Amino acid sequence: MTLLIFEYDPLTEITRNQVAIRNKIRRGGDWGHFSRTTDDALLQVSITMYLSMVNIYKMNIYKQFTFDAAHFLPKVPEGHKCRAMHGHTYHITVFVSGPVMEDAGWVIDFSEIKTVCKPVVDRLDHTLLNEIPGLENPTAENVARWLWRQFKEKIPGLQKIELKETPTSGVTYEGD
Ligand SMILES: Nc1nc2c(c(=O)[nH]1)N=C([C@H](O)[C@H](O)COP(=O)(O)OP(=O)(O)OP(=O)(O)O)CN2
Repeated sequence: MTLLIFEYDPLTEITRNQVAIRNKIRRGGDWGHFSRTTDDALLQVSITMYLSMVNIYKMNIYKQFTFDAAHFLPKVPEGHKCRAMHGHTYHITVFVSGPVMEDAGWVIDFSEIKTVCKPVVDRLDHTLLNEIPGLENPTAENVARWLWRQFKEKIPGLQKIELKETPTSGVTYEGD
């Protein structure tokens, strides 16, 4: 039952219905092609009640990691500052999305995320990233994709990775 519900994605559907209903109310009159609005509203109410009864609202949780590494960008033009080797303290945020399991009261144990991610992050810590297979051109984008590929199979519900190279520069990635 739960699986069916998430294939249908009722939360998205509810939002869509709410927007349609709100737009309709704003416009006033002419219900025209919103002849199904009453059905939609009833559907919305019943899905909301069902979800609150079985407590399976989706939530997004996250776990953060940091590592320090050196890198240089071999493909930038001569004279670009990032052609020279330099270092960053990288900040990674791993987002996981899913229903809150009724018994446990959580989406997934934070420590399960850590069990998967920490060894991968440790492989990068205090290295020259360019020497890691797959990271020969370690832009933030390529590091984020590399991390995604390490985590994807092992973290059900992996939703997004954020990787910050500096306090002002970073990337978010939601998979291929
Ligand atoms: N799209 C990308 N652009 C740049 C990358 C990257 O990975 N992807 N990387 C760099 C450099 O590694 C650089 O160290 C970080 O860039 P930048 O934001 O310019 O760093 P600053 O410390 O100079 O930032 P300020 O906060 O603006 O001082 C370059 N570009």
